[in-house]
Amino acid sequence: MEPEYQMNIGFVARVMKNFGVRELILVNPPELTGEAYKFAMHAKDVLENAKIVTTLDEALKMVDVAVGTTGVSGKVYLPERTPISPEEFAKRSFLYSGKIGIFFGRESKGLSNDELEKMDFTVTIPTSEEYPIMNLSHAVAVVLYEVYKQKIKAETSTEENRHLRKATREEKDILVRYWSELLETLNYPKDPIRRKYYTIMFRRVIGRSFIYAREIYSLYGPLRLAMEKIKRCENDKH
Ligand SMILES: C[S@@+](CC[C@H](N)C(=O)[O-])C[C@H]1O[C@@H](n2cnc3c(N)ncnc32)[C@H](O)[C@@H]1O
Repeated sequence: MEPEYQMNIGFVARVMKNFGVRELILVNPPELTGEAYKFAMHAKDVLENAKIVTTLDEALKMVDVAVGTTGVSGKVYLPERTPISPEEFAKRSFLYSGKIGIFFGRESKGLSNDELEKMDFTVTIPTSEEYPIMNLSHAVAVVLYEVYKQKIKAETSTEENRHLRKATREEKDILVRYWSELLETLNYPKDPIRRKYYTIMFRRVIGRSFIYAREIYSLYGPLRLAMEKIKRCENDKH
């Protein structure tokens, strides 16, 4: 919102790209000069693609959820300045569908109470009481870092879930079938009724275990290989 310094605009673009965020909306900025591009470093594309609007209302229309940020959470009760932490916000951000716009204020006077009133809620980064107000681009970095951390967490947990998925009944049945085929190939035990009994026991053991899919797949291989080797030996004998 009405950024004043080219250096900060450049730094904001840079941290945005660092944390995988690319849509920058500048409300009534100064004309961008080479200095902003210089500080953006490898995030010049973020600046080139920035949408420029003249009023806060125009920017608000472009998002579904508007989050204000302020370093001044107010010593007296001001509803528009009652904040949540960036971490809390980052955790909640995954509950919303639609576009979330995080609004940062002017270097000189931040966002006014009237502007904060238009936001759905406000985020304040906990800082030292001695000097709570951060540099604009530093504040952007902290908020985006928190969102990025939650994003990684969400991605890793789905990745882990994929690997730690419990084996399905069908996957267990395949393992039992391989086991039974191996016993048949070995002709072990010789008595077919006992062979069947061995297979039932194997099914019970697998059924009782909370075996993961990746574990069951690692058991398929040796059983199949053993079966193939025995068959090959039998053929060589003949
Ligand atoms: C330099 S600050 C503005 C300072 C201004 N004097 C004021 O009173 O708000 C520029 C912007 O950085 C963000 N900011 C700075 N410190 C912050 C903090 N502790 N928590 C959240 N945002 C902060 C806000 O968006 C703020 O409008």
